[in-house]
Order: sequence, then structure tokens, then C-alpha cells
Amino acid sequence: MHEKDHIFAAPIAQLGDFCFDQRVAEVFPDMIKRSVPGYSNIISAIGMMTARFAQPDSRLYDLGCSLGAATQEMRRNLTQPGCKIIAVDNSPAMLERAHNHLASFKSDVEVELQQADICDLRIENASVVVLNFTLQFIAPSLREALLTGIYQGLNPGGVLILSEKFLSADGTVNELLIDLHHDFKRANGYSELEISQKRNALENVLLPDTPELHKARLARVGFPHVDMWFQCFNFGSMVAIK
Ligand SMILES: Nc1ncnc2c1ncn2[C@@H]1O[C@H](C[S@+](CC[C@H]([NH3+])C(=O)[O-])CC(=O)[O-])[C@@H](O)[C@H]1O
Ligand SMILES: O=C(O)C(=O)Cc1ccccc1
Repeated sequence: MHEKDHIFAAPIAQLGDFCFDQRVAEVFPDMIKRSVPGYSNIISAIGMMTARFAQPDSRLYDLGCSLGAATQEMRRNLTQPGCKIIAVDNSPAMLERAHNHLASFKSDVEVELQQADICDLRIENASVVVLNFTLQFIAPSLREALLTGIYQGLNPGGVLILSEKFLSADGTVNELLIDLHHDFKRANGYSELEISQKRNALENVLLPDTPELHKARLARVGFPHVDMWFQCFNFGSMVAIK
């Protein structure tokens, strides 16, 4: 059903920056499953946390929704009345496919798809906010303002689920985790060329922070309860509760 990711399989003479265009959108489910250790566990847990944290008559946000995998899991696990899921991405190719993907499931929950820059979005009356591997693509200078907006838009008792690729503060461990991630990609059928070309394409685009920086920043914007709930190699997910 879904296409296999061969985007970096042949040598690319002028390797530009990685972007979420139509070619990436077409192979995205395969790409993310073979590239992000723990991705499917994190998606399941987003559903479980939705079941716990969704408040009646509130909004749930999926920021940088891509094809809507997290949105679908939130929708499937939502039991509170009067809720609406707002799924946002700035890539038209992703949003078009998210629309088709979400339309293929039956559900009574209202989902609003928005093409927008999440940094320009006003978050309101939120009980659940998901940033599933999206903050890492936002310019570092804009990250704190985005998180401040999320904190302010969350209701008391609301949750932010923040999944990211991390940098380890210890250089030796950092190298180990990156090597293990490359082993994971090899085991999933990616060649050395695919691994190195994608790494170069992501270099200026995906800028990871350390877990320590994430925690300090989440505390600074106001979250009283913050911790990592999952990590596999240099990928993981944090929870922040208001
Ligand atoms: N400023 C921005 N505004 C809106 N969207 C953006 C912005 N910058 C990047 N994006 C979007 O963020 C998404 C990041 S992918 C998320 C996976 C998904 N959450 C999943 O659970 O499957 C993560 C990855 O590919 O590693 C892409 O769709 C971008 O278009
Ligand atoms: O593939 C990688 O190296 C990653 O860091 C994960 C990823 C997954 C999908 C799009 C961009 C980055």
C-alpha cells in the first residue's frame, strides 16, 4: 500500500537540505518506521495519554502532524465529549495525504486540518498538545516562544508530549547513540550511502537539543512537572504536565 523509501539510495550530486516535499510525503510511513527507533511505541502511548488527559469540551493539538498518525491515535482513544483535534502542518503535500489518510477511518470526533506555521498558531483551551518529532525542525531561537504559547494555551492538568531526536551531553555516549541509530537503520535495510546522504541533508535542518536543555526550557516556560517517559538510542519522548 505505502511506497518504500529510496530517496537517498542513488548518489545525489547536489544534495540540498532535507524538506517535507511530495516525494518525502509519498514514502513517509516507511521512512519514519525504518528511521525512528520506538516510533510505533510512542504513537501508541500518545493514544494512552490522550485517554488519560483529554478534558471535556477542550482542544487537542497535533503540531507538525505529517500524515496524521498521532492524530488518528488520539481520535481513536478520545472518549470525552465536545472535543476537537486540531492537526497542523506547513507542508501542503503532507496535509493533502493527511486528509486522505484520516478520511479512510470512521470516527465521530471532529478533526480540523490546518496548513500553517506552528509558530504562528494560537493555542487555546488545550488539554493535550503533541509535538511528535517536530520541535527539532523549528529554528532554535523560536523554540522557547513556541513552548511558552503551548504552556499558556494549556488548561490546568493539561499535557504536552514532546518527542525528539536528542543530543547527549556526554560526547562518548553521543557517538555511541548515533552509531546505534545507524545500526538500527542498517538493520532496516538502509545502505551506507542512504545513511550518509540523509545525514548530510538533515545537518542544517534537524537541530537536536540535549534532554537537559529540553527539561530546563520546559521548566522555564512554566511546566511544574517534566520528565522523559521513553528513550531508545538518541530518540525519545518527554511529558510535561501543567
Ligand atoms: N514550522 C512548522 N510548522 C508546521 N509544521 C512544520 C513546521 N516545521 C516542520 N513541520 C512539519 O513537521 C513534520 C515533522 S515529522 C512529524 C511526524 C509526525 N508528528 C508523526 O507523528 O508522524 C518528523 C520527522 O520527519 O522526523 C513535517 O511534516 C513538517 O512538514
Ligand atoms: O532518519 C533520521 O536520521 C532521522 O533523524 C529521523 C527522520 C525521520 C524522517 C524524516 C526526517 C528525519
